[in-house]
Amino acid sequence: MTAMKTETSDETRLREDICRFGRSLFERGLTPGSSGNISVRLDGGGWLVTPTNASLGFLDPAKLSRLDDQGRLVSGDAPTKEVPLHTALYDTRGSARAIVHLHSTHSVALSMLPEIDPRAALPPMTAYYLMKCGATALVPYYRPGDPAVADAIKGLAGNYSSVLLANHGPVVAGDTLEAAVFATEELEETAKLYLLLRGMNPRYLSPEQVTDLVKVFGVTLPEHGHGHSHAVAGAPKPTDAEVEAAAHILDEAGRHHHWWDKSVQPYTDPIAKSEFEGIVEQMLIAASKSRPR
Ligand SMILES: O=C(CO)COP(=O)(O)O
Repeated sequence: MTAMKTETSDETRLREDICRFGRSLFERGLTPGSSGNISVRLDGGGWLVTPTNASLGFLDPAKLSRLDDQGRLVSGDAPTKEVPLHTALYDTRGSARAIVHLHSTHSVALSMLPEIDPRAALPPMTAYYLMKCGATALVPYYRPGDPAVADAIKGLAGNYSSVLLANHGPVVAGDTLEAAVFATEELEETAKLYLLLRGMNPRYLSPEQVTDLVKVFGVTLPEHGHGHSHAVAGAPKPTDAEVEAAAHILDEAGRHHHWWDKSVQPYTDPIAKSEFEGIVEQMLIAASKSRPR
């Protein structure tokens, strides 16, 4: 067997896996019509991705889009319009080998709720949610295929493998295609649980139970995930009023100097506000940490 042959059979298997998982997701109603897309990185460089306007239920292995390292189409049908979204997640999550994006109902519904914390879109409801997804970030709305979503993904600095696109759907990265699919399913089921229990004052996992899962299963949580915002050792957390006052200054200065373009949501938008304040909070914690004691 030559190395060349092994690569080819890997690619054949991955093509079949994409179609098999796609059909399974579609048949269970997890992404309707021609929504959703899947990509997998190839060991020999480049990646495979589902074509644009294709139903995940009826993919043809031979027609999947084969892209090179630079994202140029090498063979197959024209790729999904969400290539910039997938690229941004691969670029920021070095270990990611596969990405799944769906328009799954409960996750989409969750993304529109006003109380959602953009740095932990779901509370720690179940062990499997934590083990498969860690924490989920929410990014503001961008129209499908808008390359500007890449900046929002890059702003998460690779800290999240699962991300909700507001009014759109989940996008989840995994070390394997199977891992990315399973995590996306776990996210969808947890969003469903959240909606079922909304307003019922359910008991979530306690910080001790979360810590236990982190220890036993090696779950990685971003600094702010699930009440772990105190994880910045030795630095007092600024108050909400301090964060808001500082955020106002930065927002005004940024707009005055045109640091961000006009399409950036105003600071007062609920999602953008929380995201913006998260950054400002980090700045204040960093400033406080560097103060001589
Ligand atoms: O899910 C989708 C857009 O977000 C589907 O787009 P594509 O048909 O281009 O893959």
